Amino acid sequence: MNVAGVELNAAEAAPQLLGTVVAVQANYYQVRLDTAHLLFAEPETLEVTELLCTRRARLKKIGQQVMVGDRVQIEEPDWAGGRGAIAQVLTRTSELSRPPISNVDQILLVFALAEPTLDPHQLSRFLVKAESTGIDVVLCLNKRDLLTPAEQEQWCDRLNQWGYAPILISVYQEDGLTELQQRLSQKITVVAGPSGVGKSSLINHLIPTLDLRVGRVSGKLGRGRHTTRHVELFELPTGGLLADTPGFNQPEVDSAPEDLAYCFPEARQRLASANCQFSDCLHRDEPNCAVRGDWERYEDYLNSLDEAVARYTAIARLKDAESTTKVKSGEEGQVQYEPKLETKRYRRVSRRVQQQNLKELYKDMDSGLVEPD
Ligand SMILES: Nc1nc2c(ncn2[C@@H]2O[C@H](COP(=O)(O)OP(=O)(O)OP(=O)(O)O)[C@@H](O)[C@H]2O)c(=O)[nH]1
Ligand SMILES: [Zn+2]
Repeated sequence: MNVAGVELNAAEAAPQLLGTVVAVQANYYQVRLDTAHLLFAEPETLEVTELLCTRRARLKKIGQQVMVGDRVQIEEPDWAGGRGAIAQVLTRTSELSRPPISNVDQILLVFALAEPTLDPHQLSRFLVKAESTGIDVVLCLNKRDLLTPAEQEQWCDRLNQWGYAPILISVYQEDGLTELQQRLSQKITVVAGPSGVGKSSLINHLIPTLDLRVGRVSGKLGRGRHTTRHVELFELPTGGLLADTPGFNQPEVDSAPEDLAYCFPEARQRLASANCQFSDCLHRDEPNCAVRGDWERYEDYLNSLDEAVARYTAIARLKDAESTTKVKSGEEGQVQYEPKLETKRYRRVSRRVQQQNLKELYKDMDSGLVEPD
């Protein structure tokens, strides 16, 4: 987001104090300072790496939110007290909503080669979800100690066909971690992946001072770090920042149907070298489609497309229903609506899938995840 009407004061003689927001709590922002602040050369600044900051009233007035990952300019540092005030938020290069982090450079998707068994469909779903953010995806496969070299190679070949060059590691054997560390260096990375693949073990290894709990079985209530909404960036000893991801662990397709193909590198490649006959081709059974073809995940694409279409049809209906007052409250406060004909373009989705998606949508709306706009 741009900060309208606020210019960087580049002409001022004093060097600017810049940093990155690593945590937000109530109205306080923990800001990790760029090492450039050492140029201030005041002896008392040398020890200070972070400042606890408030947000300037001016920013509040213009509605400028501050989120984890934001690059900010700080004014009036109180070095002794470790305090400061955020005067400006620099333009964001990216913005994730769940988890809410800006300026993310890449998503590190962690899966295990075994224990739990690597399920290609689950992996595909996570990849599609990660790709749908538009942010670079780095795929890392842990527990290589459990597979023979031949089995490992098979997975690599298969995933190369998908358009990925996975980094194979074993946290146990400290294998492949140097390459991974290099990929994380100087970047903001969000870690995602299903339960039990070794994310905590990996993060503990990368940041030994952190001490996340390993192998903790989530209880019935699912309490633990994955249910908390707290988002924090941790500094890697090799430079760069890392965030674990509550809320990224049950991926649901939420791309628009027409964007979905771009979440598959195989389809992207095909679209880069040829065009479909119809510019709004959904790559199902349209004539002269450049994407449809003999690639392994094409079926996964079609399944995700059905879901995306169902979801978007449901949303369109809700909007229609609202605008034509077809929504009325049921006896126990449930929302009811009269089904309308599906839009022609998306007519292929089965009613069962649609109802399912609608239920989920209502659930999301109930929990405030979707704004009924
Ligand atoms: N064989 C093998 N096991 C590993 C490796 N890394 C982690 N594990 C084990 O895998 C299990 C799960 O590890 P965690 O680090 O808790 O996995 P997680 O992804 O953080 O799981 P959640 O906390 O449920 O999200 C533990 O029993 C680890 O000891 C590895 O490289 N090889
Ligand atoms: Zn097509």
